[in-house]
Amino acid sequence: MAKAYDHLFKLLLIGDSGVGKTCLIIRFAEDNFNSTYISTIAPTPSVAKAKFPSWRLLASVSLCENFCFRDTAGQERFKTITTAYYRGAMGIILVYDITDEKSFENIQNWMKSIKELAREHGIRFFETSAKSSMNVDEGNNSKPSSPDLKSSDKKNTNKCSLG
Ligand SMILES: Nc1nc2c(ncn2[C@@H]2O[C@H](COP(=O)(O)OP(=O)(O)OP(=O)(O)O)[C@@H](O)[C@H]2O)c(=O)[nH]1
Repeated sequence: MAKAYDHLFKLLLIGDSGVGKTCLIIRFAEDNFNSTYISTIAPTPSVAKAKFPSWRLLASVSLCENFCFRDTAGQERFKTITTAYYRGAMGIILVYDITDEKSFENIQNWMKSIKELAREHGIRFFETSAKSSMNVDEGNNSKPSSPDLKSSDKKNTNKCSLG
């Protein structure tokens, strides 16, 4: 059977529980937002496919016809299963979601640490909001760096990654 696409980009969302992974996917794929929190209880096996030729977060996007998302559960007890999904993820970026909420303590220090982490690992960093759509469709054509998933995984940083 003929493939329905020429290029397939596999994107994996990883991050602590409640940081906004599911909402970011839903905003991106369906342009929708729901404030009800239903924790993902296992790495979601279903794959959301969609055509987003205008999405420019990854390199070669003009050639890209399909993005394939896999949501994961952020709860610690699912960590072993989730890490099995790292294989096959293509590149990584660092995302700080829920930026419309300004009430976090020490937000400036957080930002500094996150930016340092991104610099340290040579990965791109975006501040997003699934609620307001901020930066969800933004980005540029620069090529993302290869992921260093093992070392980034050792750090317990409170953010959502799109890898
Ligand atoms: N204000 C605001 N709330 C958000 C945003 N993104 C997500 N939330 C809220 O944060 C909560 C958690 O979002 P989820 O997307 O379910 O978090 P998750 O990372 O998938 O969590 P797990 O499934 O437990 O791993 C929900 O109540 C969302 O409505 C955002 O950009 N702004």
